[in-house]
Amino acid sequence: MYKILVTDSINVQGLQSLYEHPSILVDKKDQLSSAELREIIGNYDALIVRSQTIVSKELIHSAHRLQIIARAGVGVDNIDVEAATRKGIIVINAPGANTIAACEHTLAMLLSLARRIPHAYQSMSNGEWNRNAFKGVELYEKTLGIIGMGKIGTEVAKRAKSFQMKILGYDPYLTEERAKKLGIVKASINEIAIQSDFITVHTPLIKETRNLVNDEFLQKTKRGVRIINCARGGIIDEAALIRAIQSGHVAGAALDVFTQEPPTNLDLLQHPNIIVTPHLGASTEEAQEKVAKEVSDEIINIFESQTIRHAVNAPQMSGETQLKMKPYLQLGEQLAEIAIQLLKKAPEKIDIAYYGDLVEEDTSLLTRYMVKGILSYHLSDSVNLINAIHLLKEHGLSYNVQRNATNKGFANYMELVLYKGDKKVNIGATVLNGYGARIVNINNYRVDVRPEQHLLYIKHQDIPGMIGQVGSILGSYSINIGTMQVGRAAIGGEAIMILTLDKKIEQEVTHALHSISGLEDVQILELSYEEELSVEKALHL
Ligand SMILES: NC(=O)c1ccc[n+]([C@@H]2O[C@H](COP(=O)([O-])OP(=O)(O)OC[C@H]3O[C@@H](n4cnc5c(N)ncnc54)[C@H](O)[C@@H]3O)[C@@H](O)[C@H]2O)c1
Ligand SMILES: O=C(O)CC[C@@H](O)C(=O)O
Repeated sequence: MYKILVTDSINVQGLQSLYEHPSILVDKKDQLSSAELREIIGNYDALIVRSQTIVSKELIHSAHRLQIIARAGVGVDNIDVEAATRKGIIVINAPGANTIAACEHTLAMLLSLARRIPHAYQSMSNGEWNRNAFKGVELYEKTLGIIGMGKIGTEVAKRAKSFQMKILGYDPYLTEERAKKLGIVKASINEIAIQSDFITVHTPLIKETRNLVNDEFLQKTKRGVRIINCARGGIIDEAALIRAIQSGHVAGAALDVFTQEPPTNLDLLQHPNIIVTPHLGASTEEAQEKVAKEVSDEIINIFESQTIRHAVNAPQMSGETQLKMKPYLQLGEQLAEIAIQLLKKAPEKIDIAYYGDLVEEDTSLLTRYMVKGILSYHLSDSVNLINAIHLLKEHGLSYNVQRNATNKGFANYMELVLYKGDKKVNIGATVLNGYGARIVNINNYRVDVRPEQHLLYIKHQDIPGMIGQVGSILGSYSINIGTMQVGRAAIGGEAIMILTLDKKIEQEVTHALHSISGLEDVQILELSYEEELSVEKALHL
């Protein structure tokens, strides 16, 4: 039975698929203090939060069986994603499910700011009838600057165009072509500051966007500009904004989000030219049901080992790419397992190279498989596909990936080279059309080995009788040989033997093999092996 803890106010309708699932138990607990949450989190396999619960490093530390942290919404800034990644916990969100809600809220703020609707309402509810005090401005033929042309920024642009506004968009990923298609002007952040009558921000809160709208930016803006933030508190420097409004340079601001929530800064909350809402961007019935449903379905998918669609800390791949990459993934991990078992020590340097058809593909997940294969030799179960890259960095290691369109004699080819001091291990593999995965190169010896769970690697002198002696010793221990491959550099020189065996062999067998004259090295190679690897499971723990 999987146990899921739901904190914050999450739409119950949207959680229905979890409630109805026979193997899932849902506990809904609102208003838990962080100490209470820390005390119980160890009992749960998944946690669903909105933006109120702070999923801190300390909480994650106590989350001994947690596999998934789900954010019923977009921004994950209330979750310590790095700590989760390090622990191998999948962090998922629901991107897109509240885009329309946040976009419509931005337009409501835009219109409210232009026509001073909240002020007029407040005045009338105080019993006044003051038709002169609330003269507004029109949107028609005004310039709207949008910083962040992602999902919400794009929807805002489409709707603002219907007011016949001129739209300037700034986003590092906005191309001329997309801007043209949307009927907007691709602009720099400076051009947005200088030319806009209204400015709205729709970026995530990250290092680059913290205080993006600051004193320096505001000084460049037109006198009378109006500013909206329905994205994240902290993108606008609140103190700089208050200064610019108090000086009369900025005519008004509409804020749904704040540096600290709930905000306490009265200069901000009570200024007549600032309108505020309590982080309501996503608060529509439709969006709340959609975000809850989206993360619920995703959790079920993950528990049932199906595709992860929205993991914040795992590579995203289309279904088509997943299907194409499926045959390579287990091979990548096995390649790494062979390499690290032959190296025996933690590598100092890791080189990965992809050749032929693989150059065309998204190999990020395959690389993760290799890194996991390398690390699991020393870190065993504590490494998974979520934390593999993170753990590698934590151990002060990195990897180089080269992509080479030449085919190395195979339509697709992957190579892993591990270095430690003056020792180097080099393994190459391919997926043969119709025949499946093959290890085809071990330390520059050409071989043709179908990777199976139990392998034996032998380095020896190329002398007569070697194969027979190895076979009879294994036979004396009742070990059946599945396949045997021999590769040699030159007749009578050094050679290697790779055997696939039907069962795990014990160290005493290798001691017996060492008695053969001319045998230089014996190494048991244990590989992870699944009859039918599921890519979906790939991203699972
Ligand atoms: N108020 C709410 O309740 C509410 C609801 C939903 C989303 N949000 C917030 O709205 C924001 C946008 O959400 P989204 O779904 O559109 O995200 P998104 O990921 O689709 O778009 C964000 C865009 O910001 C761009 N960007 C990143 N750094 C930038 C920079 N330095 N300058 C300019 N652009 C930059 C990215 O390239 C991306 O296109 C997020 O912060 C999200 O958390 C708030
Ligand atoms: O849960 C909420 O209402 C906040 C939603 C919003 O800020 C988000 O990032 O999705």
